[in-house]
Order: sequence, then C-alpha cells, then structure tokens
Amino acid sequence: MISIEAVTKRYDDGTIAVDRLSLEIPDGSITVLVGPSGCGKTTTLRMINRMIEPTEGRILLDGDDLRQRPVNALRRSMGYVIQNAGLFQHRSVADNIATVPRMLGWDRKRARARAVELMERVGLDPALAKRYPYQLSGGQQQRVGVARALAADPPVLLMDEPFSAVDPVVRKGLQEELLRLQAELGKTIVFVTHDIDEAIKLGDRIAVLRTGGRLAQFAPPGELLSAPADAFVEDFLGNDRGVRRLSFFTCEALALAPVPGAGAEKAAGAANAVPYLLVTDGAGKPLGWRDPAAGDGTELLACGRPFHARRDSLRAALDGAVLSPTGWAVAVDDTGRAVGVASQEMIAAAIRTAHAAQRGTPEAAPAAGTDRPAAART
Ligand SMILES: Nc1ncnc2c1ncn2[C@@H]1O[C@H](COP(=O)(O)OP(=O)(O)OP(=O)(O)O)[C@@H](O)[C@H]1O
Repeated sequence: MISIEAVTKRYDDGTIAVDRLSLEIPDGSITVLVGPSGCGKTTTLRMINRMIEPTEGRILLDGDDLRQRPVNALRRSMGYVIQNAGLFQHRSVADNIATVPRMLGWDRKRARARAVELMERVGLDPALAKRYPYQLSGGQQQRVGVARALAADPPVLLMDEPFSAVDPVVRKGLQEELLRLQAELGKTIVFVTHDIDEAIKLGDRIAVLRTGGRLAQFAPPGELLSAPADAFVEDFLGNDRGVRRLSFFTCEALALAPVPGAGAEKAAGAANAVPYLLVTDGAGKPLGWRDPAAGDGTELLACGRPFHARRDSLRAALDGAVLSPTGWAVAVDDTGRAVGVASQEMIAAAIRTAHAAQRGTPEAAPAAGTDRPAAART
C-alpha cells in the first residue's frame, strides 16, 4: 500500500505543482493518475520514488515514511517506465533489460537468462536480444522499457505516459499486454496518462487531477463514468459517457433468443420472435441475416460484429445490434459459433436490469456490473 498524505510540492520558483494531495494506492492494482497537461501527474509519480521530494506532507510505503528508506534501495523496489522507453542507446536490448540485475551483482549468465525470460513475457522475440534500441520499432522499444523495469521483480511499477509516443494500434496492443502481464504478476502499478480512455481501460482506480495539482475525484472507472464529482470531471470524461459505461456491464444477464436457423418457424406471438434467419457456415459461424420475406436469392443483411456470450460487455452487444440493419446482434462462443441472438430491445432491457443492480433495487439481477470493462470493449 502506498499512502500519499496531504502532499504538496512547491517548486523553487513558487509553482505549486501538487496541492495537498491524499491518495491510498492499494497493492496489486493499477492506479491511474490522469488530468490535463501541467496538473502535477509526473511530479506526483516522481515523489513516490523520491526523484522529487515533497515540500509538505508525507508518503508511506507499507506504513513506513519513504524518507526513512535509503533512496537507492527504494528505487530498486520500484520499476520506472517512461515515454519513449528511455533506453540506453549504446546497449543491446538484453543489456538494457539486465541493467538492474547487473547492478545488484547478478552474474552475466543469470542476468541474460532473466532478460530472455522477460522478453518472452512482454511479447518480444528473444531473437531481438542483440539488437540496439535504434533497430527496434517504437512499440518494441516500449516493451523493452517494461521488461527492464520488471527485471529485478520490483513490487511497484511506476509508468509515466509509457504508451504516448506510439500509434493507436500499437498502443492498444501495449495496453492489452499490460493488463495480461498484470493479471499474471499482480504488481502495484501507478500509471500516468493524459488520455481518459487509456485511464478507463487500464485503471482499477483513477485519480483525476486538475491544474494546480488538486484532486478532483478518485474512484473506480465505472463510478467515474456514472457519477462524475463535478463539471470539470464530467467535461474531462468527454462525450458518450453513458455508452462507454456499458463497457462495465457484462452481458451475462442478457437473455438470448435461440439462433433462428434455416427452417426455423417464427413462434407466433412470442415476445422475442426473430423476424430474420441467421445464415451460418459449416462451423456455425454467422455469415449474415436473411429476410424471409425477401426470398432466398437476395443478398444477406450484415450481422455486425458478434459478441462473446459470456465475456463481452453490453456495449459490445449493443454495438453489434446497431451495426446490423436488422437491429439484432449475434452472440458467439469461444469457437465463434453462434449461440444466440439479441434485439436492441432485449439489450435495452438488460441495460435497465444492470442499472437497477448497481442501484441495488429489488428487480436487479445479481452481479451485472464489474470494476473493469468486460473483455473486448468496443
Ligand atoms: N522543476 C520545476 N520547476 C518549476 N516548475 C515545475 C518544475 N517541474 C514541473 N513544474 C511545473 O509544475 C507543474 C506540474 O508539472 P508536471 O510535470 O508534474 O505536470 P504533468 O501533469 O505531468 O504534465 P504533462 O501532462 O504536461 O506531462 C507544471 O505547471 C510545471 O510547469
């Protein structure tokens, strides 16, 4: 647990970068600091590893004031990843990753083995071990930066805009890799970004800071989206707050209608009667919708992006339904086989149930909401 207690940082020129900030950062979770440029995110992060000392207040690590810990040992217990990776350009990838283990006195062979192990862990081909940073793409360099920070297995990882310098596709891959790594390693991660979508995707808890280093809100992402503390937070969250919040509702509570296959009869009068037929391939994967009234020879209607029946969010289900001209979404299993379908109305009902569950009202279905967006967010 990292406890930031009423910390203020006033630089020599009088600038107040952080103003009486208090935060509790729990172990084994990702805490994101987000806010506009100059709101004190980097200053806060650097006070945690004592690259910057607070002017007032104190920071505790597992109950001990950081000032009582020798600075070198403290920094070794905290991996640090920065934008553009900050790699040593004259050292190979393996030597970059092995930097801290070598400083700790590991022999060359053991440090190298650790470097190779970590390369695999962060999704880098160990064949790149002898390359120099300039021979890697931006995304690969960033992975080396993460591997280097993890090399001595520190319990804490401080990450300062680590994925800001790469294009959106690579960035999405790096974010997913970080979540996968975190599920395996369970580090205490403090992650700085100015991108609220990145914060919502990665954070177990998000601290929104405003200019002057004051805390505007500290909450899990679902709560931030459903109940922003004030107009500043609401503005910072941007548009589509309601739709984005659906990412936090799993579609487990969504009652699916059976797949209307060839020969299926429309159940007369049934509330969820499907007015289309779903055409699938030999493996049961959806190909498109057929309008029975239009006849066999007509082109299939698009079925949007199928959603996973158990893992995806209501946002993914809704996206599938609004993408199809039929207004129906297709649910699939792990193999991509269609296992059910849902209309916009059925999804709307599930959304109402999920909202009720969060409010704790009696009509609620259990466990409709989660703290983290359901798997494949759209
Ligand atoms: N050494 C310094 N001396 C004086 N002021 C500083 C110093 N370092 C940072 N500041 C100021 O402190 C404030 C907070 O800076 P900080 O870098 O922590 O913000 P940030 O939220 O990380 O910004 P960005 O998103 O642009 O990186 C800014 O107004 C900045 O200009």
